[in-house]
Amino acid sequence: MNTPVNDGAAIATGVMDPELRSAIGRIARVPQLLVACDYDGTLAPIVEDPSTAVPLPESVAAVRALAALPQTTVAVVSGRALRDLAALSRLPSEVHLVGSHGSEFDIGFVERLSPELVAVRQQVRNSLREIAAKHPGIRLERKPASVAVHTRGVDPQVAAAAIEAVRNGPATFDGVTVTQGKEVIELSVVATHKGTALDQLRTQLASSAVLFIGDDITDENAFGHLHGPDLGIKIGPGDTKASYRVADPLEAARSLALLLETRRHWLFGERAVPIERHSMLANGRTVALLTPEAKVSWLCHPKPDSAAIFADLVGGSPAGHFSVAPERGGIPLGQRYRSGTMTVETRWSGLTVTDWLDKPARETTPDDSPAVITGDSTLVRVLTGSGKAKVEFAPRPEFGQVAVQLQPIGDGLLVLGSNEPVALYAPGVEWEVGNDGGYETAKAIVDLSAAGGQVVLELRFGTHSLEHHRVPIHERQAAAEQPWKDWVASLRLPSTARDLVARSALTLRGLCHEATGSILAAATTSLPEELGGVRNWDYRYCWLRDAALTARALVDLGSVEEAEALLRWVDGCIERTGGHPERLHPLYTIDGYELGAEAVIDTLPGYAGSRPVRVGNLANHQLQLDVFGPIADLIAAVADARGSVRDDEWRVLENMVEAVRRRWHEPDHGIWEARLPPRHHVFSKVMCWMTVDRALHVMREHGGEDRPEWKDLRDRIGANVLEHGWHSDVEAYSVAYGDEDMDASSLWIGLSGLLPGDDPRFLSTVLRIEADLRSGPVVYRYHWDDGLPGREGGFHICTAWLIEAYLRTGRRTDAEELFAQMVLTAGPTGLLPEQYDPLAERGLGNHPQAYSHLGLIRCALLLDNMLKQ
Ligand SMILES: O=P(O)(O)OC[C@H]1O[C@H](O[C@H]2O[C@H](CO)[C@@H](O)[C@H](O)[C@H]2O)[C@H](O)[C@@H](O)[C@@H]1O
Repeated sequence: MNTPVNDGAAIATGVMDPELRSAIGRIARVPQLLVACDYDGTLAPIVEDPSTAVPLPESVAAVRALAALPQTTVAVVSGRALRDLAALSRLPSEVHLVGSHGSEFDIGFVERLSPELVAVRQQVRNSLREIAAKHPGIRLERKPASVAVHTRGVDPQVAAAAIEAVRNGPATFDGVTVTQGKEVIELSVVATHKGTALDQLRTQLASSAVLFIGDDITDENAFGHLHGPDLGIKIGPGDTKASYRVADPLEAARSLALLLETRRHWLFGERAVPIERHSMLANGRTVALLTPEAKVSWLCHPKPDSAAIFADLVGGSPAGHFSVAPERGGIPLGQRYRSGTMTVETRWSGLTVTDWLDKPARETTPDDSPAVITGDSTLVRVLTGSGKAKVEFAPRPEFGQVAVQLQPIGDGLLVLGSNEPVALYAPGVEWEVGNDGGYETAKAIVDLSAAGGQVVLELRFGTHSLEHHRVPIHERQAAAEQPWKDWVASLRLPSTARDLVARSALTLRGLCHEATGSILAAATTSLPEELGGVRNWDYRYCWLRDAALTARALVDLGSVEEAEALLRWVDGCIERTGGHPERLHPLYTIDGYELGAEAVIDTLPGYAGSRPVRVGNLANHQLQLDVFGPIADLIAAVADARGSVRDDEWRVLENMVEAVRRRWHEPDHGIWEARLPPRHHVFSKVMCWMTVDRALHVMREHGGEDRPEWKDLRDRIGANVLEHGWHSDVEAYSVAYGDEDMDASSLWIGLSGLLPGDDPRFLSTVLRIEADLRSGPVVYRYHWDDGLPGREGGFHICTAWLIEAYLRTGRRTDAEELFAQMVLTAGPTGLLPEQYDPLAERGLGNHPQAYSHLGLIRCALLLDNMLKQ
């Protein structure tokens, strides 16, 4: 997408060409970047005596810093002999030096010249010495495979005569290649050029794109080999194949500095908003995240497990966002959910932004009049107040991997370039659309006083309709909020942390996908478990375990409809196994199908530079035998709450027991999905026991036929795990049979009811886990080597398990204290990501995470004695 340059007769200095600026911005964001620079006339200004050409300090600083960045390689490709280049440039070893116009990649080059070539080189040297002796001022520069004849500073007539003698003499020798440079002619016995050198580097380094800067005729070979996302910058005047031009080496240094700054930000993240400070919008169809400054930084379309249209959260502003802020700037006074709803208000003095995700119009129109079709979902943003607001709309469909146009039309903008139609309806707003290399952004200043105190922006998904919505906005807001309010009002909330429990319940409900019954494990992908680390996973799917635990928490609060919908969805998944429930995968797409391959979106730098950003999840192919337990437990809870069992629930329950019967004795990958060989995990075995135990409960309490073989199966599994899961050295139930490492999930030996609260083995396990894995307000999952680099934060759900274990073992004060600490880690609007780093005191991992919220709900209910322990 480079644009051709004019012949640079007049090159303005100082202000950088905006086209070049955005081209640098684009290339700064490629996964593997090769920065290649010429030396003389580029890093080092041209001087009369070649032996005194030293690089500009600004260039050295930029080149050194770029070379130190990850995923970035810097090379200097020069016509000089490699030895001279190293001596003059004094660049560190991280910078690759290539000499002799691309012939000399290393010092051993001279020894590799054949005797024939050495002979030709000698002939050339002899002949040139004679010519130089006859032409005063001519300087010869000897190189391993060539000789450069310099004419700079020489009387023009003498120079011309010397060049003629060279061209008619040694330049005609067999095997000699002639290269013309700036007041230099070079005779070489090796025919290569900078273009082929660049190709070689590109291949060796698997570069995604190359930036090349040069000034000389010889650099045109390099420019000629650039293609695709590459970028060529020519220094100074003259014909060129490069797409951009700067005036001199100092401007080249400025370009390198800009590249450095942009890439550094891209790689390490620009001022990342703490994860837990994000609020979630939801409408039962999709979810979105909002920063505390009312920037929509995450939204996937058309489903929450589809590609993102706004991925600022893991890619910075180039990955797409929708921002509203006062024109004068400033930090918001605050952000809050409207009570009992999923509507978020962000307030500044003179400006309030009210955000919610609306359902299609036909569902929200109160009467039977035909409604305007507004597609799948609408993100509604209502700006109220008296001041001026600046709005920036930068949709980037497909995680920013496709170009996007914004077409102003009628009362809004059409988003062109995405698979699905998207339109921004914004009557009265005058947009200025700018283009950054194929990616358009619309900006507007909205004067709220002039607009009567309110402006409504509607981002409509699944439609290009820009028709006016007939239902007044306040009615639509009320219609969107009422179902949430009614639902919360129907819950049995504890007095302990009542508001936070209500928010947690709403969050879990927001993670439910109404059309299918599936439940997301979290709203995001790749929020890191370690800042800057690689433990970044995609949680936008439905895990059988997480979803069942989520639905169970809602049943405990008095809402069974989510569990009923989920169990129907599970029934569908089982049906698709063709009679093999033991082959159920740990997770599925929202629609209940297998995930595609796990992949990395390497154009996204990740949250705070935490790469890779992944989509899909390899855990999909693991064997996790614990998943049947939470489902059976959920059926038992639903049956108890409702007093009956539906046919599909019996079917699911029978299948869960059958799956356990067929496979409980096998090793598996376990709850934490470590990418390691299978083990006999204590948690998995306990969950297999729990599956059959809960099935027996349902049978006993809700009129099922007697199944003595189930009782036998349960007792066999129980005896097995009680015997083999115990590790006598550590005096606790450990992570896996025969393994002495501790794991918080082993608390379930007691939490499941397999061991009573006063059993010494459970008491001892709790003490051991507390000693090994608790750190202040959090409990880590484990400290065993899971084969991945880096570390992670404490897991909120593990903290919740320890709180429950404290309660079961009679340590109520400890439970209350740890719960109080856990509550304090929530973000300002009450949301919790997966983890918490007790040292940095900040949240980590995907957000909001169902596990964390369901753990908080369960603990609050237990502390209020509203649940059986
Ligand atoms: O590819 P480069 O790194 O640009 O090297 C090309 C030639 O550069 C040197 O000569 C040029 O720079 C000298 C110092 O400023 C100047 O005096 C001369 O007129 C220029 O042609 C170097 O001496 C040559 O060996 C390189 O081939």
